[in-house]
Amino acid sequence: MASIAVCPGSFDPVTYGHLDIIRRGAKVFDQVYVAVLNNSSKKPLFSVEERIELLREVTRPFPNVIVESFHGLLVDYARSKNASAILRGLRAVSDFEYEMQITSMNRVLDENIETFFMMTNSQYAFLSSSIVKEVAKYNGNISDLVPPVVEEALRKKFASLTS
Ligand SMILES: O=C(O)c1ccc2[nH]nc(Br)c2c1
Repeated sequence: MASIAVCPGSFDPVTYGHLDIIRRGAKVFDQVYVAVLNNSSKKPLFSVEERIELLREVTRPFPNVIVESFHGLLVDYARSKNASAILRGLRAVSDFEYEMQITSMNRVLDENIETFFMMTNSQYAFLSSSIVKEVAKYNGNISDLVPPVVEEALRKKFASLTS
């Protein structure tokens, strides 16, 4: 039976940290659905469509990765994909409390879906979409933090917001 995982997030935008988790997850699971959250309360910098387009571009080398958006409960989306696993990255101890809360809630909602955590590569332990946006906003060097296509999209986005 195929092992299917869902890797959820806002990916606003995708970073090398996210891509590291997705790449490694795609080696473990037969199929990985990268699920872009569409019910985030925060106002995103990129639209869902823009985030999906960037994710599809950077995950092109991984044939068993599918990028989609979802709204509502993650476990409902995972069940609809016949996924038995949720895949998350853990960057540092500071991630643990939030992830434990979400995982406990998801287990209550559907005990048949397990959450698997991967320690992020240490070079990305500090990395988040928020910090990348903050650095890009002030024209800082983000070439080691995001793929070139994402760097270009950030430059264009901030140029359009300031023009
Ligand atoms: O970019 C973020 O906000 C963010 C959050 C939580 C995260 N866990 N693992 C990774 Br990679 C990661 C990235």
